[in-house]
Amino acid sequence: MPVVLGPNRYGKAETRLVRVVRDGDVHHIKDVTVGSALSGDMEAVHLTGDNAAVLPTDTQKNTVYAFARKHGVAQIEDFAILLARHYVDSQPTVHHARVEIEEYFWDRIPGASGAGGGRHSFVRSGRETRTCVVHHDRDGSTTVVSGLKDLVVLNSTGSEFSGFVQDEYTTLKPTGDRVLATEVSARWRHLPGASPYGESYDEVRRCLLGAFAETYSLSLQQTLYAMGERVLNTRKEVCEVRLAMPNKHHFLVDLTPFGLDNPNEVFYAADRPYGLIEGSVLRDDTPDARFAWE
Ligand SMILES: O=c1[nH]c(=O)c2[nH]c(=O)[nH]c2[nH]1
Repeated sequence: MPVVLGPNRYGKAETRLVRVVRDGDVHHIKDVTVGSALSGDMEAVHLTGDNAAVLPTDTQKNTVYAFARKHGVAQIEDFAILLARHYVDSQPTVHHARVEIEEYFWDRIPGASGAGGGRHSFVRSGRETRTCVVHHDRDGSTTVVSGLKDLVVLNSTGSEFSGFVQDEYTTLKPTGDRVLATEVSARWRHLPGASPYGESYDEVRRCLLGAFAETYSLSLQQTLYAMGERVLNTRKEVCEVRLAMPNKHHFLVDLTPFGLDNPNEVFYAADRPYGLIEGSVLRDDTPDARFAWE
């Protein structure tokens, strides 16, 4: 039976990079993880072991560090675009590059006392992780998807869930006042052309949080749509938002065995299983995504 090579790519996953910018004695840090994946004329390496077309993954790792020194790391999307274009433009055998970056936030440890207070001492932030995936193709097109993950949010009221299907297996009681909590994973696709990625990130995050807090929720699905809709109505550079939101269930504990009432105050925060609500919200004239989400 004939066998052929299917889609393939190769690269260096999870290159850890910390870049320190020294602004006098005030330092700034950028803490990122970079992954690159290249594809193109890679038949020979798979079929015969001829490595002539292969830019080693070790070189890809080195390129990340060299580019961090030469160009700095400002917005992760811009750094990913720089890398992706470099691989395609410098290597005739590379037709397509995918670069993904995660960024972890650090807060300054405040206070002027001590050696590093306020200037070069940091504490890892409890904030979400910022993400991006950039594709660059030999046909010249670049796609940028920005995102965040691990953004944990909770509304202690303003959420109900009722009117759902009741079949012979349904035991869930309708509720008119519940805790709604989730860990938001959001990714948003930029329209072609450069965006102000830093401002865009801050504003999309603000939209997501604002819509979560301000939507009176009849379901997590409704909240998800409201969050995506708020982003698209606010940010012109974004054409599609994809959200994945686990329902972090908070179950009211029955305290009657102890002679106590429980007026929506004491909850068991279950970690599994959890409902997983996923969806995308997009402009009706959104251009074709091509490989953007791959
Ligand atoms: O917001 C919700 N959506 C659901 O689809 C669902 N299903 C469920 O058991 N609880 C909830 N909550």
